[in-house]
Amino acid sequence: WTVSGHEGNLRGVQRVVLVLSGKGGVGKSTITTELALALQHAGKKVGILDVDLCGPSIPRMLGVSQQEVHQCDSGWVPVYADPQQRLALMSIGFLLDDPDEAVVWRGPKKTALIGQFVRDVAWGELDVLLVDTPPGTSDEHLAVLESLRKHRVDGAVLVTTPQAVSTGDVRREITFCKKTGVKILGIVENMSGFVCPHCSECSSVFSRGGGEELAKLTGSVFLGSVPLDPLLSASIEEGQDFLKAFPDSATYSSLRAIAESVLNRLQD
Ligand SMILES: Nc1ncnc2c1ncn2[C@@H]1O[C@H](COP(=O)(O)OP(=O)(O)OP(=O)(O)O)[C@@H](O)[C@H]1O
Ligand code: SF4
Repeated sequence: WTVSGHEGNLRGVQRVVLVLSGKGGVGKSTITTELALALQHAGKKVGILDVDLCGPSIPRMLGVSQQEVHQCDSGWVPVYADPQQRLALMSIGFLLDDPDEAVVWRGPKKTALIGQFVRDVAWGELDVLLVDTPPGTSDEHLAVLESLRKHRVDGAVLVTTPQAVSTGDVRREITFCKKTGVKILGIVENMSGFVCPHCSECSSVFSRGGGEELAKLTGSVFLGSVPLDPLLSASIEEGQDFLKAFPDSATYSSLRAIAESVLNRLQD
């Protein structure tokens, strides 16, 4: 694309938070989406920058995948997921003609594109900008960091599942943050137990508590756990706001508590 945004596009953004995961499929994009909604429900103005080149799923999760992005003098105008314009989204998925296109790009092309993309969005005023990164720690992460650093990166939220904790993927993520000087806001354990769709009871399918243990071991903060909840996956599939639809669920309470902890950590 041809837009060249202004370096000042992030000036009105109070806090920038990266969402990282050691490997794919642990629910990083789901947690990013729900965290953004929970922050919005808590009265914050939130943005999501979806730089997951090979699987930009957030437009679908927020039910806005059919929307088109427009340009203004200072860059791309984000898409708003709500009529009050308190949840803004910019996804690399909006700019790719073919979603499979990016898979075959070489590293330097991806890096250049991400750098430009990060600078090119006219966010306006935001309390928090969440950046959904690809899984792992790649050149793309360094490109994101480099482009954001001119502004500031306030921290990272690490998403893991109980099984992934034992594979060492999260530890690599922790090392990445330490090496690049990004503050770890904390660890979220996703798919921690299964909520029965019939009786709402939460049972442990895999071992639980690994995220908390890992947080202790690495001196990180444990932000909370989110169960595997069929109502959450259905909401995500349909692009519905889970928090609005199920305010009495245990998953709702977990997500709101995690958002609260993230806000507290951002004030530390
Ligand atoms: N807590 C949860 N309860 C129910 N379903 C979930 C939960 N977390 C994630 N899922 C489902 O798991 C699938 C994978 O989630 P998601 O796309 O968020 O993973 P990801 O880590 O972002 O993957 P990738 O980085 O590879 O794109 C989705 O279908 C999502 O709906
Ligand atoms: S979790 Fe147990 S009690 Fe609940 S519906 Fe399933 S089998 Fe029945």
